[in-house]
Amino acid sequence: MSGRPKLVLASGSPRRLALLNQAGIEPTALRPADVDETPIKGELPRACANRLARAKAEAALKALQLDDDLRGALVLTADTVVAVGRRILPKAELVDEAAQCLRLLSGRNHRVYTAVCLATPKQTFRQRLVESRVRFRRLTEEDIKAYLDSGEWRGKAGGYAVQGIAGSFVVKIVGSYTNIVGLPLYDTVALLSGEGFPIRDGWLNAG
Ligand SMILES: Cc1cn([C@H]2C[C@H](O)[C@@H](COP(=O)(O)OP(=O)(O)OP(=O)(O)O)O2)c(=O)[nH]c1=O
Repeated sequence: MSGRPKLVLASGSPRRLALLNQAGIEPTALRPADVDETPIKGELPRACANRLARAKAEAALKALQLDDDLRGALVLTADTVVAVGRRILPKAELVDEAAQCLRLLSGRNHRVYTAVCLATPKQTFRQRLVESRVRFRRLTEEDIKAYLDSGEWRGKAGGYAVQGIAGSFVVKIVGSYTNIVGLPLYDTVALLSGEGFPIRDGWLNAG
């Protein structure tokens, strides 16, 4: 990989790695960033996503200063927030949180914001925020119970995974699908290309 800039994906999300790989991008290393992801009281969803993606990038860059092999690497982070209006839904860790999310999302529109941040060793930060709109069908109590039993909701923003069983809840998506899964690929590839990261032919003039 001589000449190609090193890239650290500062994420513990296997979905984000899989999406990067789908675009032919193999990070040099994975270094999940350890930040407090609690939204600030009254914070708007897009501000929360932007703030957390940046915080993850700053934490990852700081950690890399101690790593001789990766000190000069680009750092890529992302943060996904699911919201109904101004209300930010939690990243479900408890079954009751997931149940509350699903009942709130049932039969209505919601938005998914993913902020992507690309940081350089010179401490420059380039960021994009992408919004997707999603509409769920009405969920019966049976739907909700079955989904809670699946455990798929664990660790997911809004308590669901569109790439999994919850794909059957979706009646409409406006905007990027990969953005909902956790990484808006078009914008991520554009950010990387802007920093001179080599991109496989055809990926940049995708619509
Ligand atoms: C809405 C939605 C979210 N998600 C996932 C994407 C993210 O992994 C997670 C949102 O939480 P994030 O805090 O954005 O990401 P993370 O904690 O999983 O990983 P890291 O912070 O280390 O990068 O929810 C799905 O997998 N499918 C979906 O449909």
